[in-house]
Amino acid sequence: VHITVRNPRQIFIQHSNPAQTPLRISGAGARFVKVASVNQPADRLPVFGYGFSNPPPPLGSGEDPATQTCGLSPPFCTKSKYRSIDGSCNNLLRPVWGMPQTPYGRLVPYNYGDGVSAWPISRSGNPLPNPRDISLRLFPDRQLIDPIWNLNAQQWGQIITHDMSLTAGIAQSHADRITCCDNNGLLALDATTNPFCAPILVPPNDPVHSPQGTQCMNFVRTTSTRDRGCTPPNAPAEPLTTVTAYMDLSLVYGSSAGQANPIRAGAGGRLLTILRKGQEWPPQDPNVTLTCESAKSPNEPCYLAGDIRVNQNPQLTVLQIILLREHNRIADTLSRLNPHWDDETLFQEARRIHIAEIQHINYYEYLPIFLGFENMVKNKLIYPGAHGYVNDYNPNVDPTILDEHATAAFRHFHTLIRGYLKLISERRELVGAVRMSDWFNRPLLLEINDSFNNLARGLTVQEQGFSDQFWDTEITQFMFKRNNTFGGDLRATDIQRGRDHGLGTYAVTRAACGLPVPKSFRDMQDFMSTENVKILRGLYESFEDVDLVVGGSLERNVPGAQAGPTFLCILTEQFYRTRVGDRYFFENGADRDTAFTPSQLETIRSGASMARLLCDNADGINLMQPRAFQQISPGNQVVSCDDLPAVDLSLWQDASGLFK
Ligand code: HEM
Ligand SMILES: [Ca+2]
Repeated sequence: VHITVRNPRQIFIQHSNPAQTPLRISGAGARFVKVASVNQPADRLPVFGYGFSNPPPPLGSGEDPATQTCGLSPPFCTKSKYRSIDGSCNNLLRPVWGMPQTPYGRLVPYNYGDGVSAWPISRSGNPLPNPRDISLRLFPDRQLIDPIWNLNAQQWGQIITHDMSLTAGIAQSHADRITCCDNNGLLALDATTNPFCAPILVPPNDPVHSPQGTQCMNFVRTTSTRDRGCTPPNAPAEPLTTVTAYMDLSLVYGSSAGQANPIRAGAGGRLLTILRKGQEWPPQDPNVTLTCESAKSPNEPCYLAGDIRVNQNPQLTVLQIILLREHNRIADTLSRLNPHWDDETLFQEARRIHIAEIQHINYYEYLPIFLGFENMVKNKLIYPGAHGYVNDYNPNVDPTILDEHATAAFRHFHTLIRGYLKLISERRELVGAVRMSDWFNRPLLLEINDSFNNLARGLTVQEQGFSDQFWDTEITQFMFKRNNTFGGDLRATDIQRGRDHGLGTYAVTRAACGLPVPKSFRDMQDFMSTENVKILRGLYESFEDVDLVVGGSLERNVPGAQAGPTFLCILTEQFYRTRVGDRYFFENGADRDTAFTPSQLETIRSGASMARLLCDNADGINLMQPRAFQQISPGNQVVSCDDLPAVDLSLWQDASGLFK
């Protein structure tokens, strides 16, 4: 089949057998065409009846969409043992796959109100319900806690997220059209002209929701291919992600040379650190006014790392520092084993081992908690008990982060957040607690007394929130509040962001997942509680208008997993692609030049763990429970760190001259 695109728009083509019927796409808009098919690949068995394959466009000349991306020139690839910093050339045939500054992937077509960039509207043409209103009614605060998993499980999820995607936001100065609040949460002048900033009236005597009687919401719109000037007038604006899609610790190393170079020490393969009170901390961010609250007192620490979100909340920063120190720990060990290696070799070898450890922890320790062990095995996301390589790399699988994943499904786990963070001593006693909203973008906390170690232990002792519709007010009333009484609402932001990205509705996305599609509000009771359906009915004009972000988060959890069927479908699909679409995935041994040796792979499998990571990189932690995403319990007691398995780095000693 040869399709010539004359009027470039996003075209979705479903065809029965992509393997036998090659598609050729050319013409002016070819590079904006994505090809989607809902075929079930032969080697993946559906669990919930879904399974997507996006057969990539054919490779070819300059018109080949796979080698082009809006505003970026296609890189020239040389085969390397090491990943590039920006993810380019991971896929040698489609070198831009997974790179920063490229559009998110999609499972379903854009759902913009005007077809190209405006926020969606209801089927009858009215504005959709106000996101803040939806948040207040459907996602209130009930402190229900998880009986098994600890806050570290929640917090590690944010680390994984920051490795995978980052929505580019338009500078505040360009966002006036959609800014409706001043810094005190009061309605600003332009609010009346913008239906999306409509105030929400809450009972005047309801001090929690609003002391002023009204609430409004600031919202910064996402940057898209349109803002870059490369989307034709009648093609949908594609939101951009700005970090590498691959699970490659871009949050530690950066997603571009410009980010990576300033954080390298330039010797010993190390990343830059600053020594204070005998401990290593990240370097200071020269742009402190942009990234930290400490802008007002510039002498406070404000860290620079591979990801600009590093300072966002204390526990995120704790884990970023753990990861920074782990890199240097590996580099130091390698340098002792191989004194003849130069800075670059030490850096790249340490980075490669570090990424492998984290991929192992993510897939074998973290993801089964949320995606379900059985689900992951059946869908070939993990191979428990495997010895030797798992050669499942597939160059036709696109690792690009799906918008449905980043803007809806994975954000569901904001529900796990706890507003007060416990400080825990080495004897596992409570020695204090901090309120999250006092410490957004203010990493100073970590360097006060023994807070770093106390917070790190707190992660492993405190329970995470239950995966449900209840959200902590620290993030729905007080997010980034600075010196103000009230702050932002993360749930309302998630909902508004879904519309900003033109996500397909809840019902349409269910259909794409091959799940039963509701034909009425009443039908939705099959997947969520009657009370929730009743509230949805009061908010939305039609069941067909319900946002994916909202409907997905209200579904009952699939047994063994911590999300409902729609989000589980999206998460499973994403993490399948993230694994199978990564030529450097740590278990892949198909290519001798990039593979670990069999014994190196075995030591990563047996030695890399969340517990070990904390033990090795927090100097105050000498005791840890073996399963560090799980609360301490009779079957998971703290033990001496020395008794926990470790990665044997001596297997990287260069006795054979293999390493150059
Ligand atoms: C500890 C607290 C956390 C805070 C304060 C927080 C806050 C935020 C904020 C402010 C955004 C950007 C919202 C926007 O403007 O669109 C965001 C995005 C996001 N968050 Fe969180 N978050 C936290 C934890 C988590 C966790 C635990 C997960 C998942 C396990 C998660 C997943 C995501 C995802 C997927 C995005 C979108 C990333 C992208 O831009 O592509 N977050 N979060
Ligand atoms: Ca990445």
